[in-house]
Formats: sequence, C-alpha cells, structure tokens
Amino acid sequence: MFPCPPFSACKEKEEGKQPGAFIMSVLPPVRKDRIISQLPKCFCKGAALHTEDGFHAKVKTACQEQRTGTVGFKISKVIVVGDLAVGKTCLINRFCKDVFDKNYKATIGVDFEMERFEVLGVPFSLQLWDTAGQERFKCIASTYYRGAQAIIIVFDLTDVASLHHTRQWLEDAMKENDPTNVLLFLVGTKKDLISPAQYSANVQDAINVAQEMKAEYWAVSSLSGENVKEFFFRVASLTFEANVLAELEKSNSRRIGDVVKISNNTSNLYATSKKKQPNCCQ
Ligand SMILES: Nc1nc2c(ncn2[C@@H]2O[C@H](COP(=O)(O)OP(=O)(O)OP(=O)(O)O)[C@@H](O)[C@H]2O)c(=O)[nH]1
Ligand SMILES: [Mg+2]
Repeated sequence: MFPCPPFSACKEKEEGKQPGAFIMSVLPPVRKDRIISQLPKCFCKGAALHTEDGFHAKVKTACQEQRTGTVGFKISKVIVVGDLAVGKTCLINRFCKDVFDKNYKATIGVDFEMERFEVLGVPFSLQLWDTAGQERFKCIASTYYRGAQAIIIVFDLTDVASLHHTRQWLEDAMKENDPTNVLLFLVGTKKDLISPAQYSANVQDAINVAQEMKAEYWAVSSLSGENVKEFFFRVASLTFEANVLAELEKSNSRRIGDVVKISNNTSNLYATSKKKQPNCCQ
C-alpha cells in the first residue's frame, strides 16, 4: 500500500477533486475483464469468509456516494505462500497472464505482479507477491511477508503432506502480520490431476484445515483455468470490502472524537481544529 499519497493528491484536494483522480487519469483504464459489479460467490459455504449474497450494504452505499476515501488509490498487498512446487507461480501466471508452463522453475526469493480492478465503480489494485517454497529461499521470501492484507496459503491437492504443511506456512506468515487485519485463503491446486471421486474423498480434510485457520477454501486448476478467475475476483472483492469498511470506521471514529472534544472544553476548540487541519501527506 502507498504509505502516503503523492503530491498530486494534495493538489487535487485543493482543487476540490477526489484524491487520486490525477493518478487514475494517467493510468490506462482498468481492463474490461477486471470489472467487478457483484460480490462473487464463495467456493464452499462450509469454509467461507462470509456467505452473504452481495457486498455489505454500507459498502454499496459508500461506493454509490463516492465516500470510499483513500481506497481508490491504495494498493493492497497479497502474499502467496506454500510448499515448493505446489503451483503458486502457475496460479498467479494463469490469472495475470493467462499462461501455463508445465515445466517447473523454482521461484528464487520473491516475485510480484500488479492487478488493477474496478470494484463497484471504484479503482482497486492488488499487488500479488509470489514467494519461494524452497527451504533455502524461505528466509529471503519471509522478509516480504509484512503488511499483507490477504494471505493465500497454497497446497497441492495430489500431495496430502503439502496440506499438512499449510499450518506452518500460516504461522510463519502471521509472525509478520496483524491477525485481526488479514484475510486468509486456503487453495488446493492441480484439480485437473485428481478424479472427482478422489477429490470428494479428500475434500473434508482440506475444509477442516480451512475452518481451523478461519480461511476461505478454494480448489483450482491452473492448467485448465478452472476457478482461477473466480478465486482472484473473490480475493479482490473481499479485500476491497474490508478496506472500505475500515475506511468508514476510521471516518466515523474521527467524527465521534471531534464531538466529544468540542463539548468537553470549548477553550480547546482552536487547538483541536488546528490539529484536524487536513493534511493528506500525514
Ligand atoms: N497439472 C497441473 N500441474 C500444475 C498445476 N499448477 C502447477 N503445476 C505444475 O507444478 C509444478 C510447480 O509449479 P510452480 O507454480 O512453479 O510451483 P511453485 O509453488 O511456484 O514452486 P516454488 O516457486 O518452488 O515455490 C510445475 O511443473 C507446474 O507445471 C495445475 O493446476 N495442474
Ligand atoms: Mg514459484
């Protein structure tokens, strides 16, 4: 996420424009196939972050009334972790570039891709961090875990050990993040390699792990593309929703604080209002 809006955002505020309008106007328009106008469905109701049919009512109203604050020019960080060769890079590449490579090339350290969306008419970007699963690169990769808004923990549906290792991956990623502020997704890959019967026999184990972690469960195939776009749309939508709700909460608590201070001591009014001078670079 940008720690601070650039100078242009301050200028836009002075000119009475929505902050970020300048940045958005110099970027190419969001791709038509990255426009989200409805909350995508979860994959499995038994292991979902929530099962509502649509976006939160407050979020829809805020978007309609253009009260989403800084969300429109934030970049949310998403990290992708899991054992070596479970298919993290292929998953990201299928979504971002619509390609699939059957040859394994280990990720060294980290790599990242940017994806721009438009959710309920508001621009929203995800920075997808692809980390290395190989033990020898783990310490480099873990230095990039910090500040994630969503964590995608990947396992291979054909390799039960990789499912068991997801708990350790989550623990490591959580050392660097605030558990109250991060959305978790547990993703089984290589769905094309198992039969429906095998899948049904094993799915409950994965759902149990997801429930234990409070993660949303998905099963995908990067080879065929099955569920890949649906999955990332769900990640973008839920991350966007959480950002808008946090933004609304922040602006509400600011308003409540102001009232209390004014009614408590009117002599402090000048000092309080001076402190509240808008300064979009702080
Ligand atoms: N059949 C099939 N093969 C897959 C799928 N996803 C990945 N693979 C294969 O699995 C191997 C490893 O995939 P990667 O995406 O490189 O794995 P990774 O998790 O990024 O591995 P590290 O970078 O070492 O952590 C490659 O040979 C891929 O072609 C899938 O959905 N179906
Ligand atoms: Mg990789």
